[in-house]
Amino acid sequence: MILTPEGLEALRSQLIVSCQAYPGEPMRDPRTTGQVAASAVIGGAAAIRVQGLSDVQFTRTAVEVPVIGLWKDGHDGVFITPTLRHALAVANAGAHIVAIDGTRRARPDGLSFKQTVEGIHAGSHALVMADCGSYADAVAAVEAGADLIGTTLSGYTGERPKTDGPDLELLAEIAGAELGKPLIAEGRIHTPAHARQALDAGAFAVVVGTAITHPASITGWFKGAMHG
Ligand SMILES: CC(=O)N[C@H](C=O)[C@@H](O)[C@H](O)[C@H](O)COP(=O)(O)O
Repeated sequence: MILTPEGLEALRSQLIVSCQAYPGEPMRDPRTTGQVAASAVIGGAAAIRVQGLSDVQFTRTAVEVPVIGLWKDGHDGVFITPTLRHALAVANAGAHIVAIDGTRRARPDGLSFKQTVEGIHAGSHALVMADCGSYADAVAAVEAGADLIGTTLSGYTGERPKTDGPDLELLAEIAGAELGKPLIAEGRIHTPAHARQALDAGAFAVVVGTAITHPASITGWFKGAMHG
């Protein structure tokens, strides 16, 4: 199945679940990721977001919904699918949508964001989701040809405060500008009420990760509430 920009319409107002385990964690196993993803789909997820080439491959066989793939390399600066090489590998692993760093920062391979998007479009059938950290990122990403805009990096690049829940102010600002591409709310959406608020702020769809698929964090939230 090739996902076209028109095909994205199926994701309108829908929930997308991000299934990620971090290096060294017990659930960091592509088979586990696929199982968690399939469970999320049973619960109503309309698409899945996963990290790493093996996780993309396994998840493609585990679910029939669109898969957003990324490749995290490092954890500072530009690390979400940082180069065209990473992006094409994610597309070749089977991702319908490749999520890449969508900030205005310099990329490790020296390509501009626009060149990266063009390279992905030329070298694969994948759509490109720009993981942005600010309004200026979103405007630049749309101008450069991104197919979807995410607020993934809000609070992580220094341009926006790290809000407790989702950055609703940024969502409303981007939505209000009517940039013409689907706006995906992502980052610190921790409750069903947050997801609803993100839609109300103008998001096209909502990605939830930690609050659904990261048991260690969720356990810590409960423990924190019980013991201050
Ligand atoms: C900043 C960064 O590295 N974000 C990553 C991007 O893929 C993931 O670690 C997040 O879990 C994902 O964005 C979903 O967000 P949340 O887990 O807050 O619902």
